[in-house]
Amino acid sequence: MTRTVDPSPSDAARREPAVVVNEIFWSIQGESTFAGEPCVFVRLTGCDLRCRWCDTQYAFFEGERMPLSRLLREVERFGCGLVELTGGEPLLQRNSRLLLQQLCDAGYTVLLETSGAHSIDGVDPRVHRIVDCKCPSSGESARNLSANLDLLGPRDELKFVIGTEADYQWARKRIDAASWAKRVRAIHFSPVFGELSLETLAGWILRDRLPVRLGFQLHKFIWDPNLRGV
Ligand SMILES: C[S@@+](CC[C@H](N)C(=O)[O-])C[C@H]1O[C@@H](n2cnc3c(N)ncnc32)[C@H](O)[C@@H]1O
Ligand SMILES: Nc1nc2[nH]cc(C(=O)O)c2c(=O)[nH]1
Ligand code: SF4
Ligand SMILES: [Mg+2]
Repeated sequence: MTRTVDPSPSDAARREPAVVVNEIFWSIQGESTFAGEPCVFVRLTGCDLRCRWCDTQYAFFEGERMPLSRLLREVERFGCGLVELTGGEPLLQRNSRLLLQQLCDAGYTVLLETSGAHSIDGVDPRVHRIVDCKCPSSGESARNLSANLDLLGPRDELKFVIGTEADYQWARKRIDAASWAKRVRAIHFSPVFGELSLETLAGWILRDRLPVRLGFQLHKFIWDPNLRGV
């Protein structure tokens, strides 16, 4: 006689696709063209880059495994139509693409914030992909995947976080070289918080008549910039 064994609930839960989550919180979107809008943030654990100025180093290791079904329920509790998947580096996790797809299927406007070091290919086309092109002073510019830039489209945003004038000139060359301004929803030049002033970066952008947006981290002007979960 063949015996079948029903998996216990915990076995079933273990087999369910899951991600490792650092935090889920509800805040005002502080970056991108969606800045100012209420937004649910899902921050995944782990990153393979070490940007010198990273403000989210607490997400490198701390986190809890969460099945996607539970994560979707947690997001739903906020009753908000805008969700951002960030990290850490969300694309490092095997199930992040599935999560993005499920969030889109559930009807959310979905943003993905990614370092640009991992292919954005295969991300659900309904997602707004915000790709951060790492400038030299981050210490991680060797990790930029140039193939990603060719995949950007009209719902996507390209971002340069600028710490020095050399970074600015480097980023400027990159946007001069390609006609990205016409291809993407926005190109952001944002200062490294606390290192370069908005006024200085604004002055350079105006001086050179660059067709970019001055970006900044709105949440750090609303709340204490060292707080987590805002
Ligand atoms: C913490 S990262 C997580 C997503 C992904 N790893 C990335 O780098 O895009 C989210 C965004 O915060 C930006 N960021 C982190 N630290 C910053 C700082 N000190 N000043 C300005 N932007 C910062 C990053 O450049 C990135 O665009
Ligand atoms: N309020 C708020 N807006 C954000 N936009 C992108 C963020 C991120 O860390 O990826 C972020 C964040 O950490 N907080
Ligand atoms: S890629 Fe993003 S999370 Fe990783 S170190 Fe850089 S800013 Fe931080
Ligand atoms: Mg942040």
